[in-house]
Amino acid sequence: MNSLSKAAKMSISSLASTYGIKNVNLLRTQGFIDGKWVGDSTSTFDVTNPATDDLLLKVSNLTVDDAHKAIKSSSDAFKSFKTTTARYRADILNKMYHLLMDNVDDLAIICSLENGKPVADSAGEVKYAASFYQWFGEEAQRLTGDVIPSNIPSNRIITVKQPVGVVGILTPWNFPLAMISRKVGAAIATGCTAVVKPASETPLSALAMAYLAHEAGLPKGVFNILPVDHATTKSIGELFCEDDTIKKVSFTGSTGVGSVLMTQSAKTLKKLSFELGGNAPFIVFEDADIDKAVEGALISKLRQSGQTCVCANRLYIHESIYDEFTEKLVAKVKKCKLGNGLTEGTTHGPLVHSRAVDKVQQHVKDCLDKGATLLLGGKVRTDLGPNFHDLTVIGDVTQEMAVAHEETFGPLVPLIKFSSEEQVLEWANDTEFGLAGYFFTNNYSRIFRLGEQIECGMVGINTGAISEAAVPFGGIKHSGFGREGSKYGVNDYINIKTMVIGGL
Ligand SMILES: NC(=O)c1ccc[n+]([C@@H]2O[C@H](COP(=O)([O-])OP(=O)(O)OC[C@H]3O[C@@H](n4cnc5c(N)ncnc54)[C@H](O)[C@@H]3O)[C@@H](O)[C@H]2O)c1
Ligand SMILES: O=CCCC(=O)O
Repeated sequence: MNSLSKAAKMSISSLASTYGIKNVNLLRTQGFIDGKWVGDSTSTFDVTNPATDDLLLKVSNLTVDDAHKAIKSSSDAFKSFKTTTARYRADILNKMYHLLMDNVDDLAIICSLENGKPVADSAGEVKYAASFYQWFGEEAQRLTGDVIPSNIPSNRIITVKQPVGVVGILTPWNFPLAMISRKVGAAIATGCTAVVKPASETPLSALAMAYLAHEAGLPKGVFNILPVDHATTKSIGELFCEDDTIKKVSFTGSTGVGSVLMTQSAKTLKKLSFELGGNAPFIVFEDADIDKAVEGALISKLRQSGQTCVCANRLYIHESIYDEFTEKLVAKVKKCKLGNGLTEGTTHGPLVHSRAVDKVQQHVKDCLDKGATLLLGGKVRTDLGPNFHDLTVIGDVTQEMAVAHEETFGPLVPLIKFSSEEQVLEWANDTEFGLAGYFFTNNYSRIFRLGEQIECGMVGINTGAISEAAVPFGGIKHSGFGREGSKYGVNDYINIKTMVIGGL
């Protein structure tokens, strides 16, 4: 085990005292392999605060060689972990739930520092992350098989659910705690072991969680964390897909990277689950409760400044209520406060990096060049920091503009008028993506009609907030496959084995 240099220890204690992080053990700058903190200060990468671009900590940049060690450790651990009882795994998951809840404030500060989101949102994320450990602790005890009647009188058919083995997990920066716990919770529940590569922007939250997993008594090798820089990321992705010891890869991120990972997995015929990009339609019908729809739009479109895979991307408003909805929405957005996530009163933080700001600007420009009307915002806000963009509302957007077809992943609210259910359904489904969709109506036949016809994995009806541990989370079309959370979330981590007993 490499111990920390004096300089690294000093940077940790200075960060903790600057931001009031009480449990300094949560701040880690090394990777976690085989139950040990590994990596030294000779090869590191910078973790910065997107609100300021200030350096937070230098984190060890692990190597492909380290990844091989993590896979070996995970494979060794699997031999005994797969034989543990559901009760044992449930107890550990329950301890992880309580440890996350006991450390909400510190984890929220760490998350806001590296991700930029307002600290209240980060605290919400910590609780959301913890809820997956709680949920999967409960699911662990319900992995029951079947006894199936055979058509051969002397035979009996029995199925058992067995863990798939070592799992490779690749997670994004927008939910640095919850995306890991939604996957790792299911892995632990089923008796799998995991090697996790967190996003290079947000390794600190992941490392804090590894520390808590260790505290919860998770055996060595069950949960390994590999922090790596952007340049090394591709090789780790390749290794996860091409190494036969890894039996499953779970990825949350862009559709482009998902497609690369799928190609790389062809030779090993890897079990995959992908949660990818979206282009969620948000429809408000003439019979909707407009105030509730405005509230829903604010949550769904601007949660985490628009950087959520289930964020509404294009808002379709019935022509008869368009003016009222627009006026109320603009008034609500004006009350939001853009700023540093750690400043009191901030409701919306920066974007993750300058490329994300550029993407919002491209969509704003495309809308305005093609004749849309700027109703609020529209500008890059360098006065607030390097990665800020105004919360922006644009009216008179049409289906011909880029934002109707590409995910912005930022704080742009484009408003498109429609006149009939048939027309808006066609527009809503005119996309290769199918993660989330939303609509507001008080017509009960429409709820079922549209709920069934809209092409996406998850539909919010009269609500803009759909996420919780009980929800089967995932998409269709180019938004990926597999379901996370819910009673289905364990399915991708198990193999069903059939035993046919004859001669009875
Ligand atoms: N579904 C989601 O929750 C989610 C989250 C973040 C981003 N996204 C999508 O991604 C777009 C932009 O975000 P981004 O550029 O950070 O996404 P991205 O796909 O480039 O990155 C997401 C994660 O994948 C990793 N990654 C990147 N290239 C990889 C490779 N070759 N092999 C293995 N892992 C790799 C990154 O390190 C990161 O951890 C958004 O428009 C959105 O569609 C989706
Ligand atoms: O951005 C991806 C996941 C967001 C959520 O779980 O609500």
